[in-house]
Amino acid sequence: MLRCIECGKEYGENEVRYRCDCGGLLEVVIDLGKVENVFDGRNITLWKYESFIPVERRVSLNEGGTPLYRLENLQKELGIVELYVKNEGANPTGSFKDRGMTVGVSKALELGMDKVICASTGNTSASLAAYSAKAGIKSYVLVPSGKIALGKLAQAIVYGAKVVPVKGNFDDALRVVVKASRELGVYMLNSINPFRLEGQKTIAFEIFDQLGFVPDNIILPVGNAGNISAIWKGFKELFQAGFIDELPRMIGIQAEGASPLAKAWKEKKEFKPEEKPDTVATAIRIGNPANWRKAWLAAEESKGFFESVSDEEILRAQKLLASKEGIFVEPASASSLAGLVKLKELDLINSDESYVLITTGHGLKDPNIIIENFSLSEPIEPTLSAFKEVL
Ligand SMILES: Cc1ncc(COP(=O)(O)O)c(C=O)c1O
Ligand SMILES: N[C@@H](CCOP(=O)(O)O)C(=O)O
Repeated sequence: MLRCIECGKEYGENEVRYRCDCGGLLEVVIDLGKVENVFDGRNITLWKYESFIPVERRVSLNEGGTPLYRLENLQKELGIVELYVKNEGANPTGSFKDRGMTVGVSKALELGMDKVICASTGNTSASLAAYSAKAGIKSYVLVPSGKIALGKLAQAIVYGAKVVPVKGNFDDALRVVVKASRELGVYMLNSINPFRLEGQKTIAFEIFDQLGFVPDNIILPVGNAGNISAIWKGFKELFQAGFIDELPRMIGIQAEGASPLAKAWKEKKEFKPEEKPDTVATAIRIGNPANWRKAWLAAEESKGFFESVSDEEILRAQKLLASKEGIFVEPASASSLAGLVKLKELDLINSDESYVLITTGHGLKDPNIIIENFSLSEPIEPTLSAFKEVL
């Protein structure tokens, strides 16, 4: 069953619908009497948690089962007792979106849809294109012209999506996609589709399964605000099913130039979209997060909060994670570490608690950002003596 988070109105799961008649976001209600306690720390993949996932079909590229690393070096450097990264860049197309798409595209097939669509800053399009290819259906992706990392564009193209650049930002593209899905009968797979979040909530299941306990804090980047909502839903389901007896604090990090949630939260004001979002972290260059209400509730219910970080802080954190821990993530992903560093400097966190950072996308998707800020030395003669000179 689908239920509106605002008015509680219910709809059938086999109705193609993304919002309630009242305009509220919908969520899938899981029968928690039927879920299985499979949390034994072994053989972790997304579909291990199938009893929590509301689809029968399965279009899969073996998503999930991503590594959870203890950041031994950064723990020492930052003075934090227990610090981990859940590296979602290890998914088949290099981002957490694959969790949403394995479920979303499976649902599309169940509903008999043969065309799917999304607006995207890059990762959603790459993932939708790959899963549609696997399912044998047509995908259409609308991307902000000139503002998508090259690796992601290449992915969408090679998997066979119809890629349409839009003169505008992600929010403009999403507006077109919402209308197109309604008027052209194409299934929309952005994260306002509640089935997307059913896949993404498995990040919570894996963290619990891998650690064997619930961490005190989850820190993650926030763009369209689906992932923070999904992970919080996952933890709540574990709690309501009686598998855990504690819940983490959800801390959402936005880029300063695209931070409507962090602004509203910190200034204690009404949420207001950012008209001209801008940041080096193109994946989260989003001014009007479609899931902002779910994300707000996640922060409120979990006693978490939102913070923002500058582009400089993001790029510094990207380098720090790569050079100290050997983990290369794209800029948007690095905002979780940038957020932790900032909160630590501001003395706003408890260093004795446990922290899991979610890194959402692989660094190789956006290599330009690194290359542009680095100059290679002149080539040397192919001799040992020339090499010794540059050492
Ligand atoms: C790499 C990356 N990180 C973070 C985000 C933000 O996730 P969400 O839109 O679910 O808030 C996105 C997409 O928006 C992304 O592509
Ligand atoms: N970063 C996203 C933006 C769209 O988010 P979605 O979760 O609503 O699809 C992207 O990769 O396009």
